[in-house]
Amino acid sequence: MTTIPTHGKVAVFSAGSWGTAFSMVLADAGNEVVLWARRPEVAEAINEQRENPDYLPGIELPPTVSATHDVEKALHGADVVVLATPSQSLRENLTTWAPHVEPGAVFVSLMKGVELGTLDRMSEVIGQVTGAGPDRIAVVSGPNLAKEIARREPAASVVACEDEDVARMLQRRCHTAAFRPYTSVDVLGCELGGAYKNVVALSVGMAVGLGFGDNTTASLITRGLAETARLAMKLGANPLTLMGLAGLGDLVATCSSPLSRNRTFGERLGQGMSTEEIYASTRQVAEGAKSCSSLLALAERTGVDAPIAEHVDAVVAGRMTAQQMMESFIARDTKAETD
Ligand SMILES: NC(=O)c1ccc[n+]([C@@H]2O[C@H](COP(=O)([O-])OP(=O)(O)OC[C@H]3O[C@@H](n4cnc5c(N)ncnc54)[C@H](O)[C@@H]3O)[C@@H](O)[C@H]2O)c1
Ligand SMILES: O=P(O)(O)OC[C@H](O)CO
Repeated sequence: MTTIPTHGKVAVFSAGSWGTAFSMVLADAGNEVVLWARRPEVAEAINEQRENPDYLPGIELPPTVSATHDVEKALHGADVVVLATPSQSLRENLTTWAPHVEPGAVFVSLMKGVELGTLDRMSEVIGQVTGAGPDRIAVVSGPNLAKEIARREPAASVVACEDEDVARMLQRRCHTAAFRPYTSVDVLGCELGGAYKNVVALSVGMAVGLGFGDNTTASLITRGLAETARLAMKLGANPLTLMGLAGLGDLVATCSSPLSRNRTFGERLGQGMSTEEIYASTRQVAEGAKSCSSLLALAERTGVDAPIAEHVDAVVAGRMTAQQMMESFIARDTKAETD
């Protein structure tokens, strides 16, 4: 069995919004945190100004968070390696980082996407690249908008690992006065809940961008949860995971919050901007814009109906407008709610 002490050094890759905010959680919980930044100037700014001016300006970082651009330095002595890059770049990045990871270290994925092409979840990518078994791969997922977590607003989350003892140890490593993690052994359910809510948030954002109100958004959220559960359960997830923090909880937070990059991306599509125009206007990742395609392919491969992923993918790819998407949803063949 993998053993992790209650405190220690954690390496976090990388210094975007969530990597930085989760570093604060880890530091508040008593860990020494080294945050790896892709750009040396971001590492320098974090060490000198005690804040991440690019992603979390105005938020003071705890003294036990330091930053580096040096991969070996970040990983040296770290028994927990937290991964928070955009999902589509994880495989390439981790391939170069993996040789420097301490033997037996546990990987924690904070990412909410599914890889294009392979249709692999992030835990699967980690296992393939590093050779780590399921007892060394965990995910943290829940209603955790980075800015609110960084402001230490109270929130809960799920720490999932197939090895429950490891989930419990990681739970202790990130439990703070403001952040309450629950354990789970349903890694697949948490990951699919986290990735799918981004696609649903895109559809909700489109509705908002078109000027529609709460009936429309509530309908999309509810049918989005049904669609997520249909796929996740067919692939073996526990239905209760989808009703929990990593399912319904995250869906509600992301679809309701103007802080959500996915909802905002959808809103801009609803206002008539193209995907290319939106990409050109922001540096931050909206995972659903890529994962709509991989989740749709996963649903097709699994034989599950996924109308929201299908329509969102069509709008993101420019094959349909947001208005046409809404009309098409309503015009679809009628059926029983529980089908
Ligand atoms: N921001 C949130 O509130 C939040 C909360 C929970 C989960 N997540 C998930 O965490 C993951 C990271 O999101 P984020 O919000 O930190 O994104 P972000 O856009 O704020 O930051 C992304 C980070 O990855 C780096 N990066 C970008 N392209 C890269 C590449 N090709 N190779 C290596 N590094 C690269 C950037 O420099 C940056 O440090 C996503 O999967 C997201 O869904 C985000
Ligand atoms: O800003 P988003 O849309 O990537 O959502 C952030 C988190 O996943 C919310 O839990």
